[in-house]
Amino acid sequence: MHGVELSMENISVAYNGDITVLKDVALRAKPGEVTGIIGPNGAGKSTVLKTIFGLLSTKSGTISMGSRDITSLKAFQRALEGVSFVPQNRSAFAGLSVYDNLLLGCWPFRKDKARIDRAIEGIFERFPILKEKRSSLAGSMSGGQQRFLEIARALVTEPKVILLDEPTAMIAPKISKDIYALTRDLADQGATIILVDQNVRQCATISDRLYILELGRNKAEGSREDFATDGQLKEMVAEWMNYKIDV
Ligand SMILES: Nc1ncnc2c1ncn2[C@@H]1O[C@H](COP(=O)(O)OP(=O)(O)OP(=O)(O)O)[C@@H](O)[C@H]1O
Repeated sequence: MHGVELSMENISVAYNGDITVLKDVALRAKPGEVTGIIGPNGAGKSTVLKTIFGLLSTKSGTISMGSRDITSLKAFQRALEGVSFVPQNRSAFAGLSVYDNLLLGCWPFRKDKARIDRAIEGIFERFPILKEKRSSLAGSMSGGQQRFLEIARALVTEPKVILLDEPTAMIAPKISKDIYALTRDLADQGATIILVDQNVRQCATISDRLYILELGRNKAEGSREDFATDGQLKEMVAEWMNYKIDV
């Protein structure tokens, strides 16, 4: 996987034109790294991911992939450029087979049959359970298996930047462990991962760099080591999450 740096500068976003939820947010996510975003409920974490994917328009600011400005691209164009998004809520189509769910992920290159075959074969190699269940309805699988299908569907485009919104919410701890391992693995293979997570402990454990958002603004940022050693950063997280980060 070949990641690319994803950056946001001075990003402001408003819902319905006037309810401002992001104010001058800046973020930089590097290839080969997991960049974690944490913060209280309503801080704007999901909004950041939706904005990067092009689902919300910006009032100001710039979003770039490497040196390329993608701010004005639509979501499907960003998908073609190599951005993938796994939303927080369940998004597998329960009434479609595993194979058809994966096929939907190939929509941006739907006319390229050879690429579709190659992409889905690659997914089946990585996720044998999906190969086994290729003809089963997604809705017949467990919640954990459906989550893997959702992540797999986001991987068919061979993305450079992968946006994960609370991938382990409502998922059993054993499966959550596998999802975090997959997340780390994708970064180690070179992808740029941006992970939003309520589970501060897990997020801090697998992220190389962490951003804290509060009320739609950047509150703090630093490497995992910074958060483990800087008294002020440690306290900030411990204060509202009752958790101290150790490396
Ligand atoms: N469609 C919408 N219309 C109006 N306001 C919205 C909409 N979606 C979210 N908001 C508001 O935007 C703010 C940021 O929401 P967002 O979901 O990005 O936060 P979050 O940090 O991801 O929180 P959570 O952890 O609860 O998911 C909140 O105040 C929320 O109420």
